[in-house]
Amino acid sequence: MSSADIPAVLVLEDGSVWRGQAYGALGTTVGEAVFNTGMTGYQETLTDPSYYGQVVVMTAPHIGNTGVNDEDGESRRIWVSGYVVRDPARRPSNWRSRRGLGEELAAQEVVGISHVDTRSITRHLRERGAMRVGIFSGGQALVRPVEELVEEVRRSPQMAGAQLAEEVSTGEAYVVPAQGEKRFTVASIDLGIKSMTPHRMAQRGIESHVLPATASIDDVLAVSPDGVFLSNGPGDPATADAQVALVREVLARRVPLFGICFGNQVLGRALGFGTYKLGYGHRGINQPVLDRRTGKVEVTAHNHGFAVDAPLEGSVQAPAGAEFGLVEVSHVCLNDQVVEGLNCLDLPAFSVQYHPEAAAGPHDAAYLFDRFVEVMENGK
Ligand SMILES: NC(=O)CC[C@H](N)C(=O)O
Repeated sequence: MSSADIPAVLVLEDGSVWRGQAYGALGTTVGEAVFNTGMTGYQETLTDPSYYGQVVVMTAPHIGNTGVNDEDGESRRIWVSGYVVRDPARRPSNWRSRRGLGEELAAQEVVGISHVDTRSITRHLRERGAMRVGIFSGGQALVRPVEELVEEVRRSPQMAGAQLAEEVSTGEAYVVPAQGEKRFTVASIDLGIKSMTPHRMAQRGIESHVLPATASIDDVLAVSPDGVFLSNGPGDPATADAQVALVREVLARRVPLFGICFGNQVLGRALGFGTYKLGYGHRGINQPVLDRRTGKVEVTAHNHGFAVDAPLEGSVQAPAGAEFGLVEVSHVCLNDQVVEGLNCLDLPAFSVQYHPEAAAGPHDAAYLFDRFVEVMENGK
């Protein structure tokens, strides 16, 4: 059955309402409403585990044009809690397309809504901040009073304080082999890892041992790593106490460490900085970031709602203690001066808040994987 022409309603926790058509699965879903401004890359977005617990509003009006293929998934399933689009493709067209996006959402039981003005929802969230949302489709969109739907949204969990990395992480360790000659072994902590990341490492001769989010320092040392990688992931970094403790153990042993996104926040916390929730976050594939060490501007892919609270100017003593040495903010977002990278001056550790793996997104930041290789080479 096609969900077109079946009514659906989107309700924000502040009581605002958008009426549209059901898209994907029919039913009810709640989550944190966030907007993504990318015009492409919807398949990578949907399958990025960092979006777990979030209802993603695609700002750009035409979504689904190139269908869904068998290559671009960043994990084995869709993780978003709900999906909001304006004008879904009626007929996908691409040589790799295997099925339509609406069909895929329905098959994976993801409730969505279409034919709502996603640019006006984006402006609303930009002005008022990310907030909880519900999508209600089918007959209930017509008969249930809006006040009741708003109440249901207000009873749903908040993103602040949500501990989600363990829920999306692999249960079992697995290995992604190096392509060509193996040069390094890396323990990759899966906090919600995207498959492109071990792939980018594999291209550089790195064999990745992907370990569950609950890995202990003994699990990490058991693979005799040349380096440790901390992945992206969903939820509030303030809840990641176990991973913060693990990172301190890694730093104490001076094992080279590289973190992305949630990994940047975990490294920041391990060094003693706080994290905080941004008003509406950064999600898209064209965010300008300044590399303060080189003065170069990169256009980068982002997906974060939290950030590290560290001083922008100069290098500072890590608040966690003298043993962590000096730290500098290496990268800054030019739109809002949010911290986008950390660099330890006395330890072989660095991280970025954005996505050098570029899935989807521009490849400007690929040099960070080369920097990880260099740091491991120096450590050998
Ligand atoms: N992509 C990520 O790793 C996101 C990290 C964290 N959940 C945030 O929203 O900031």
